[in-house]
Amino acid sequence: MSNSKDTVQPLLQLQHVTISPKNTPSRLLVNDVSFTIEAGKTTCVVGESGSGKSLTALSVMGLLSQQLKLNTGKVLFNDHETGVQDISLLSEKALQKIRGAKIAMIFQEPMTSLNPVLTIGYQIGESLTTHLGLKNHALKNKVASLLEMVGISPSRADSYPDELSGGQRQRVMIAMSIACEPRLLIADEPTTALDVTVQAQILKLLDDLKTRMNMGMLFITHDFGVVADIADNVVVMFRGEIVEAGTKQQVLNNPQHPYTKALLACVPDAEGKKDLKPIDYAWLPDSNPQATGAAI
Ligand SMILES: Nc1ncnc2c1ncn2[C@@H]1O[C@H](COP(=O)(O)OP(=O)(O)OP(=O)(O)O)[C@@H](O)[C@H]1O
Repeated sequence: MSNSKDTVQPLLQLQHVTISPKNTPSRLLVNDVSFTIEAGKTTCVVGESGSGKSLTALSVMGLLSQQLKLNTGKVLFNDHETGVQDISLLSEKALQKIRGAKIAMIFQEPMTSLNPVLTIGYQIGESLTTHLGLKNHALKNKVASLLEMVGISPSRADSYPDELSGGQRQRVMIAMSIACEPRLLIADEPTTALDVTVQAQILKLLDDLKTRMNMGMLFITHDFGVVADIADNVVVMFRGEIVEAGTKQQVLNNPQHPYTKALLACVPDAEGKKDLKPIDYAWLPDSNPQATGAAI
């Protein structure tokens, strides 16, 4: 642990993170992954299905499933109060204090994360009570201001999730995630289930909040169109490894790796059409597309 100021140290540093099943440690689902996230900046982790994006994000939250293990590596989080610490070494109890309060996560499908029998106001308020001890009027006012911040009328606080549209539900999830003003927001394909117009609105909302709250954002996507919209930095993953990383400009305008070039060929054009030619895996030593289990 050190007391370095966060102006010097990045908000988050993943250093040589390796994840594998506990019963087969030699099967590296995430292999030697290192990257950093700065406060107020978005790092997009991009790659096809199964490339290890979600496992990487879950390892930051300390939420890997029981069967998996972070074998090696460090997850260095720069917290105002404690300085830089390796949060992969913390106990579950210590992690619970960080989750929601300092690092928050939003998922792809809000309906599976929201409780259908509790009002959205109650659900947004839960972490405010748990982490900040807010109650009564103070709680109600904070919930109302969070709803306003994400573009939902505070009069909807007593609505249940199934009374809202998909886009509104995702806005509720965002309100829940930013409630305690986390320093880092992890978003795992938060707009994939939404139509294009709503997707654009949600991306803009996240981007605005990131700037306003000076949050770092780890944004997982398989879509380079989304990367073009919101990334500052880009990490490209394939089969659990980083094949390319750089600023958005570097990666989008001058991709170096054949896999990045192939993914970029799948970006929709102005009319939303995609070039659906299959990815060319000729650069792989075994060059067998079946072996990747890949699907865009
Ligand atoms: N509990 C688990 N046990 C064994 N293997 C797992 C487990 N969870 C994930 N995996 C495997 O780890 C690899 C990476 O999974 P991960 O969910 O990180 O991929 P992803 O890039 O996020 O894909 P998607 O975009 O489809 O969510 C996949 O091959 C997946 O099958």
